[in-house]
Amino acid sequence: MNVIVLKLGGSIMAKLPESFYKILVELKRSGQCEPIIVHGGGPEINQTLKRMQVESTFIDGLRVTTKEVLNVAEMVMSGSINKKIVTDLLKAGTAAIGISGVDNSLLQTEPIDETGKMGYVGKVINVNTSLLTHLMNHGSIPVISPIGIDAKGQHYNINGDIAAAAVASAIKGNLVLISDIPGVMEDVNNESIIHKQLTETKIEALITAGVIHGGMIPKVRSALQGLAGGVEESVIINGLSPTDLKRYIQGEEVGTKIIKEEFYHV
Ligand SMILES: Nc1ncnc2c1ncn2[C@@H]1O[C@H](COP(=O)(O)OP(=O)(O)O)[C@@H](O)[C@H]1O
Ligand SMILES: CC(=O)N[C@@H](CCC(=O)OP(=O)(O)O)C(=O)O
Repeated sequence: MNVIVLKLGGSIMAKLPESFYKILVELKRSGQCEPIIVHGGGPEINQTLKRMQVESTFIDGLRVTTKEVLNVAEMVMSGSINKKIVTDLLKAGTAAIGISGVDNSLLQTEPIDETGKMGYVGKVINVNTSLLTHLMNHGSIPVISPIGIDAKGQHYNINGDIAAAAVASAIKGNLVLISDIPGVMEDVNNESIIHKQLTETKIEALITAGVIHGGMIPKVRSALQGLAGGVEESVIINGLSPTDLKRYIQGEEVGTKIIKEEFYHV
């Protein structure tokens, strides 16, 4: 199975054209890929928190998660966003099943930070891939909300990119991070210079220089984590241009590929 784990960024969800899901379903139907979707939801969580007048802060692109913030993140992502994506996939003509990392302990989680400064932010320590394989064998696209669970039953907020990298590593699929930008840019205000390939050394230099910041930090670090975990290829592509996904699956060069140092060529 040529599994691809697609992370749909919160930034893109409301703007994704209908054709995106149609193209995805066509790629699945023709056997070109077996998709698993992991989604985010940052902007929608922000809106709900704002309505509730709850403050939230970020450290290196990760949301500091109190109990109250966790409840909102779970409600927004495992509730409305997850079911909206399932509905869009059903409308595009495929079976799809929405779950969160809590269901059947899909994403077994621990706190990401021992000091407690991040609150209920989780990192994935194990993925129950048998559930995913079962769903795919029955023709369904699994749609995963990045809320995890620990051995005591505590839930955690996991950044969607981190959850997607963990799933891709566990299932040995390719990792495709779909966002609202054409790739990693040298200047966020200028789409004309895209880094076509990035390695760990280059990524850390771009983070230090402030070129990669905010939500792009967990994205590129997750891509690296995926490679370290056995993912063959990690790529960041643009959801606003739905044919980019098809072009990528068909082997064209799109977006930013995150690769191991030994594969870097100028
Ligand atoms: N060097 C960079 N190239 C492209 N985007 C960047 C860069 N540095 C920071 N960003 C920001 O990262 C954002 C993508 O991260 P995020 O908002 O978390 O996306 P998503 O919701 O898709 O996960 C972009 O919209 C952009 O504002
Ligand atoms: C811990 C943490 O930061 N969780 C993220 C989960 C959503 C997410 O990852 O959304 P994007 O796809 O929009 O980035 C959050 O609370 O915003």
